[in-house]
Amino acid sequence: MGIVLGANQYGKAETRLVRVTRDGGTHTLTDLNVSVSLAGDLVDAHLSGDNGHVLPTDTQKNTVYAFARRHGVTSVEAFGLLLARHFVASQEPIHAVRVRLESYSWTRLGPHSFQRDGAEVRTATVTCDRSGATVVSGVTDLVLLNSTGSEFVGYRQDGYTTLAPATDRILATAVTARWRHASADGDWDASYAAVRSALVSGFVETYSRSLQQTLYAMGERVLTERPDVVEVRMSMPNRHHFAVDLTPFGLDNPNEVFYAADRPYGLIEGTVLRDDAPAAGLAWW
Ligand SMILES: O=c1[nH]c(=O)c2[nH]c(=O)[nH]c2[nH]1
Repeated sequence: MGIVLGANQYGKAETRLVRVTRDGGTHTLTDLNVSVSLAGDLVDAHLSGDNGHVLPTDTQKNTVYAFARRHGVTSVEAFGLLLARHFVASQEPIHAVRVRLESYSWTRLGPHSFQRDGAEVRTATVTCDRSGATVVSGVTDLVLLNSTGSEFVGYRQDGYTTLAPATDRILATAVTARWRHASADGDWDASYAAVRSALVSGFVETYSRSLQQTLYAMGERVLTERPDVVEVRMSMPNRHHFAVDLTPFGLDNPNEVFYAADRPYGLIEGTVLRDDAPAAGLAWW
């Protein structure tokens, strides 16, 4: 009985690319997940460990970012063709390439503010005992992004700090917010729409020195605009977007090509409430 190598391919999966195109003050956003697979003369790699025909998956990832800068991203189809043809044309041992692309769509909220489509969920928790009922409304996975208007500088440093100050960064988060109503009577749909809109405009309209400051501004805006709400609790992951260093490929990167990291992430949580808010009772149970 002989043993042979069957079909195989390899590549870098799920390269998370965010491309910001700056047309004056108005930005456009492309948000992609790109997976490259190469197949070809790779028997030696598997049987003897000879990597002579193996273009590193790390290189494939770099190519995705460099091509985004060099050629831009018009459509997933065009960008996929560009990449696939490049690997076939430039890598003699590679005979076939598959590029899978996912594009996440965002709705424009302003010149440089966006909301990710399709993720958000409206929530409610109602409690009741013999003394009455409480209502907490909420939203989860309200994904928001500002492509400028955010910095993070002046932070405390110790011997383990390597973070470089950022004077112009992407600020992105998936908002989970819950807000406690003053009473169990209300026009719930109108209230939800107004609170959601206050959270969004708080995010969009705040020049951000930190996500903490933005969180407070969002909660403050809800309480300023909605007398029916007495307390807002928020949990906001800092969805880090790192500008990719393209200098090894002879390219600059004026804050246009970003690696969208999924973990770890900063998690910023806080409560904003009226100083005369009535006791919460069972509300947060
Ligand atoms: O808005 C931020 N708040 C932080 O506390 C923090 N920490 C960090 O590394 N980046 C950021 N950004």
